[in-house]
Amino acid sequence: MNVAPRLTGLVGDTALPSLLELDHVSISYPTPDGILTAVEDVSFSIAAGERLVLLGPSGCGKSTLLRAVGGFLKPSAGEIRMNGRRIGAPGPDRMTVFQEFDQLLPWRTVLGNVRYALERGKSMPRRDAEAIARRWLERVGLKNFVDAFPHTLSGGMKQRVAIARAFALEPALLLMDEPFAALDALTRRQMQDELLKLCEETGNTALFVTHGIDEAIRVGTRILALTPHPGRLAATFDVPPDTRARGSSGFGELERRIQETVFSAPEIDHV
Ligand SMILES: Nc1ncnc2c1ncn2[C@@H]1O[C@H](COP(=O)(O)OP(=O)(O)OP(=O)(O)O)[C@@H](O)[C@H]1O
Repeated sequence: MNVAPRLTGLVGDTALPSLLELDHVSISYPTPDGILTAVEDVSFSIAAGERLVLLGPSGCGKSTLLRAVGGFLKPSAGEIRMNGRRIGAPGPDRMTVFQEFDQLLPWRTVLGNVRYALERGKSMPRRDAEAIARRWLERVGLKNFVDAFPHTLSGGMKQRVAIARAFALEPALLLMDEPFAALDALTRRQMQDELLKLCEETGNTALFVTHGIDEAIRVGTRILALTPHPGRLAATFDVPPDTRARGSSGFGELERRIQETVFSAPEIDHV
């Protein structure tokens, strides 16, 4: 367990240059009762090819951090950098998959949703965008549903479209905000395995938010545990690849250490 934050991503024993760096980031919201500090003094980095998981109890600021990395929120202190440059706004180098099933455009077909993202995000001609969209939809098992509209799909299928859309844009960083939380356990497990396979095949870098320890170990190469209210870094854990290969029955020791950290983290009052 490493308690100190690191500004150089480490994969195994090899120091790699960081793709994303959070440098003493705090994020606050104005509320009718005053300023609410959601995240306080968080520093970490992600190296290319890593899948970093932010793990912590509900309300600890995981989504807030993800939104700030997405460029939708500005830190009240500290800095977020991609490839050494400060993040100021959303960009096609960061694509987010959200938990909500309504993240697709309801008036466009499955194919239209992915194609449109490529046309807009990458200024791609329609024919090229359509070819890439079809390829990704086939890859996530939706070849026979390209002409369907989102409201006719199951929750899992909608998330597959959102995942296909995100991967199709080839962002430098994939942001995943509990994308499987609203799915039944069986579908969630299947989708975790599919996501893992896609990430490993493409070498994509991902920042994944969850409050499930089992999910964190399954999808992540490294886990950052946050304290409750306001979110601060409690500890980081490397997930050895053989842990995943053993399946959830083999998560024992790591799961126990994470559980101890997450549940023994002190409750800190809002500032
Ligand atoms: N727009 C907002 N305005 C005011 N407070 C907010 C806003 N969004 C989030 N918060 C507060 O910031 C804190 C962190 O919220 P956030 O959604 O980031 O937590 P989380 O760890 O992602 O929770 P969950 O796992 O339940 O999604 C919470 O106390 C929440 O009430």
